[in-house]
Amino acid sequence: MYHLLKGLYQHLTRKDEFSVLILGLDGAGKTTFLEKIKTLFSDTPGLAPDKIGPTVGQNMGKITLPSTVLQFWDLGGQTSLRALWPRYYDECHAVAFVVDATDRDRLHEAWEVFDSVFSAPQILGVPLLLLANKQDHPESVSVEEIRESYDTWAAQHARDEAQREEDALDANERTPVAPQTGQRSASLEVIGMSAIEGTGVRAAVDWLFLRVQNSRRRETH
Ligand SMILES: Nc1nc2c(ncn2[C@@H]2O[C@H](COP(=O)(O)OP(=O)(O)OP(=O)(O)O)[C@@H](O)[C@H]2O)c(=O)[nH]1
Ligand SMILES: [Mg+2]
Repeated sequence: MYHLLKGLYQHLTRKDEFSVLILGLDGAGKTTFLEKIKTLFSDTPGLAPDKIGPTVGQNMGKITLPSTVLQFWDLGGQTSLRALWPRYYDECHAVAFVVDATDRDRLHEAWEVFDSVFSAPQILGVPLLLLANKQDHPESVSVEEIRESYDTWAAQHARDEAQREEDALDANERTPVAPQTGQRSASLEVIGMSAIEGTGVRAAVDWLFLRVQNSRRRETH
């Protein structure tokens, strides 16, 4: 009887666990975001922004929400460390991609890296959230401008890809190209955030929480 009740209790109180990857260029604010999540959603406050240095490797943070545990993986964004990201793709249920909205000069680099995540086969069907960070800064680009910048980049990228395909194919063998980037970018969610001040952080976690529940990868649990 005890085992039966214990089993029933465990079943009723069971929490699904989901992994969320936090990606983005170095200096985008990924670790600051993770530490703010810890402060807002757990009993142990995260590190203060002035105690955070560049990430060489990974940071992890776990938060408990109704019937769900979200496990966040914050990976180093420096060029040499990005090659490690795909090792995490198979296990993740959602991706939060952080962009430094104050750094206009690096937006194209951010889109190139974002696109490489976007088009990884393991990420297909995984909820992807774009976070326009550092909105507290007077120089920051607005959410609308970030979206526009990405859409412009993605459209150009799709045209370049189509042109490359056309150049490579013999005229008789041409098939229409359907660039994945363009298709997915139409439904891309962008949230403005200040990881330092905390604005937008709850909205980001709420979005991820809702989306992982419906994620295709849920079935693999
Ligand atoms: N103004 C402002 N600065 C921020 C914000 N978030 C992060 N920063 C600053 O941006 C710098 C980089 O932040 P990190 O969180 O270390 O960036 P990261 O993406 O983890 O960088 P890597 O670990 O190198 O990949 C730090 O000086 C932060 O204080 C924000 O919301 N607003
Ligand atoms: Mg970091």
